[in-house]
Amino acid sequence: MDDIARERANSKLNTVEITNLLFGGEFIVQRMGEIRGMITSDPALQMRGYEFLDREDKYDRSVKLSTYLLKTKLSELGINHYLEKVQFFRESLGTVPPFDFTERIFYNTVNGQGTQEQKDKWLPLAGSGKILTCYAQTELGHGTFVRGLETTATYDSTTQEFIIHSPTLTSTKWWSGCLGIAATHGIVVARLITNGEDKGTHNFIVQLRSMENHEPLKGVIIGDIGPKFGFVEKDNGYARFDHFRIPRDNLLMRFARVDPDGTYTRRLSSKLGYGSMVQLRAFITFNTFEALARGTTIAIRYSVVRRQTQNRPGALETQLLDYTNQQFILIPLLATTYALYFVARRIIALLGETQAQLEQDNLTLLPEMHASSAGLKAVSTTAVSQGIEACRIACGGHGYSQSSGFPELYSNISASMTYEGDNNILLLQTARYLLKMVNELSHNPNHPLSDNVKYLTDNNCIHRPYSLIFTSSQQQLSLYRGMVRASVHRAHARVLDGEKRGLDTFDAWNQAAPELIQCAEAHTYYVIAKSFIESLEMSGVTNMCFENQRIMKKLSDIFSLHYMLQKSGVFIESGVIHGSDLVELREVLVSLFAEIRTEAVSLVDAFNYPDFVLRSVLGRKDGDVYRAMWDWVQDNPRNKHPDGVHPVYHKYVKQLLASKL
Ligand SMILES: CCCCC/C=C\C/C=C\C/C=C\C/C=C\C/C=C/C(=O)SCCNC(=O)CCNC(=O)[C@H](O)C(C)(C)COP(=O)(O)OP(=O)(O)OC[C@H]1O[C@@H](n2cnc3c(N)ncnc32)[C@H](O)[C@@H]1OP(=O)(O)O
Ligand SMILES: Cc1cc2nc3c(=O)[nH]c(=O)nc-3n(C[C@H](O)[C@H](O)[C@H](O)COP(=O)(O)OP(=O)(O)OC[C@H]3O[C@@H](n4cnc5c(N)ncnc54)[C@H](O)[C@@H]3O)c2cc1C
Repeated sequence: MDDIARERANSKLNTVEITNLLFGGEFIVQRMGEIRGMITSDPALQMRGYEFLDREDKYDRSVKLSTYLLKTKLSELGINHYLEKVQFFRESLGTVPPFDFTERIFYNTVNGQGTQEQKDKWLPLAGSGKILTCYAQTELGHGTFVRGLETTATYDSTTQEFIIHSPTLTSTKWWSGCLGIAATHGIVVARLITNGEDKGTHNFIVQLRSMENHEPLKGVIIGDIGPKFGFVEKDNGYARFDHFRIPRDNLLMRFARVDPDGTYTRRLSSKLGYGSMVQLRAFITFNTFEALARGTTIAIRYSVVRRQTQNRPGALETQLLDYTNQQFILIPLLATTYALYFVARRIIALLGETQAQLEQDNLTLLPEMHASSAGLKAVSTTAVSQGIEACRIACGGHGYSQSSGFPELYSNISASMTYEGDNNILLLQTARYLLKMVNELSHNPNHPLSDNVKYLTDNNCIHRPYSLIFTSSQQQLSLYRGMVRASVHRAHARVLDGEKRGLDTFDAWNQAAPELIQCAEAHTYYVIAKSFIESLEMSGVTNMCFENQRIMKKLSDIFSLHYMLQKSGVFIESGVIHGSDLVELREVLVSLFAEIRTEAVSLVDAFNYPDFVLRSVLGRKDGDVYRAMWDWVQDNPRNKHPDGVHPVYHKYVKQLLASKL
């Protein structure tokens, strides 16, 4: 039996049960499998040789296939459900679709910010691909500071139109995906000016290109911003507007409207205009689960196939995963993947509750939703970007080849630390919420608190437990509560200290940024650890077999304890553990890693990525990695010159070699 088969044979887990839990049940998993069958049986959708294409050829291929899917294939196969379409689209293209995410941002923005009339008009067009869309908020000069955007939308009551204009170079829209080449329409975020008054940024639907010949409309200048760190083929673009007119009812008017005479009214909060960012941040957390699931699948499968160094005479070389250093890297990442899955479910559920409240004009959950989604987006994208890079390094030299799948996976996910809000900025938003709670409590000790910040009034968690049991979930949560509570108070004290020293509000806040970011990160890790622990009690988990439940608990322990070890300084500074406890903490982790070691392959198998989706020679399900690497390099055009001689020889090298020294 080969190594990977033996790993599976030795596993006691019921992998199918875990897959069903992760993807919403047996029926959905079966349907996912059917869709995968449809993709693999279509010769037009094969990815072979893809990595050797250049940017233009990759873009051409992805647009060609997307058009084929949208116009022919999906309807032919009866794939109408949105999530099935998304799966088919992503898995068949094998790369970032040319029209998908950003189109969805347009769709969600109209859905969240538009009136019923506007939804009736625009959603069927955007949802069917009859118009191709983008979300153009960021400008050359401003991304983070949304209130500083410069594009103007000035209302002209004589024609009942808005005039969209880019008054400066820095007001040029920049970065929007799909804007560079494909989009016919976009959400353009611009300052609304009516009756001479600037009402701040609002969302407008702007047609960018002709529906007849796709030329940019007069008054719109559009282009592609060029190759990037990742998202190689994506047409992130720029746009400038020269007094470009759009109808009045292209302002999304659910929460803010302009009447024909120019009268402006706003309902509820100005922050509702930021709704699509909040929504996407929640979904990005789920996306990070998927990305790390891919990374750990590749690295863990490879780590049982790859043997390196004969450590005992006559014995086989050791499997990489038997090295404790390899376990210290990969097993916490495996635990993090599961942790992110559970917390993503929760934040998406909270999003649903917030949206349902909003239907009743109730904004109670909005501050918590904003703070939690911002923190989770920041923590999850940073953890996963760093985690995927760690997986790549754990695969040695072969991890660096495009054939491993890591370069594309890493370069794309690393962008998520920036898009939808730079991660430091988002953590500062979470910190702002936490400090606001501390201030509220100082005025009213009975101020209502959401479950996730109840630690602020919990006096039981502030000391080290007399008898410390690291594997007790309740103790883990108590240690986290004490640590986060102390971190939040430290950040608060630092801001107050600045104010006492005569600093103005900005300087007092700015000099406290390291503490603020630290407390927001700590709070978010607490939220993730808590959600993992609480999820162990939910029916999806408690219905699983004993062994699956046992291993889920171990993964939850690893997630909580590994962060505790990494940030032990903060836990010690907060007084909830002592430096002398770290020896035991490390020992507990090492023994947990040993337990997970034997189940690691099954735990990644449960993510259910077939080879054609994973696109990694190292992560192959059958473990036949060296054969796959050999086959992959045979597709390299550089190796296809019949005489084995590359044309550069005849162009340059021949002369060099012929020249006398
Ligand atoms: C079902 C379909 C799903 C489809 C999607 C599926 C999967 C998605 C997965 C992956 C996506 C993959 C690829 C996508 C690729 C790229 C897309 C990228 C798009 C973009 O990047 S769009 C541009 C995004 N830009 C930003 O995020 C900008 C960041 N800046 C900001 O958010 C804000 O300006 C700021 C930094 C938060 C500051 O705002 P400001 O107005 O200055 O506010 P403050 O003064 O700091 O605070 C005032 C007050 O307001 C509260 N606040 C702030 N923001 C919000 C908010 N969003 N919601 C609610 N409340 C908010 C803040 O808390 C303060 O409250 P106080 O009570 O304290 O006063
Ligand atoms: C792949 C990709 C796709 C994108 N897609 C889109 C899209 O479809 N539509 C769209 O509109 N935008 C898009 N963007 C833009 C993205 O949303 C912005 O780049 C992002 O919001 C960060 O803004 P910025 O670039 O202005 O960074 P900056 O704000 O210039 O940040 C630079 C650095 O300064 C720090 N900083 C900035 N302000 C502060 C502050 N107030 N306090 C403390 N530190 C600060 C940040 O932490 C960061 O480290 C995309 C970006 C990428 C990379």
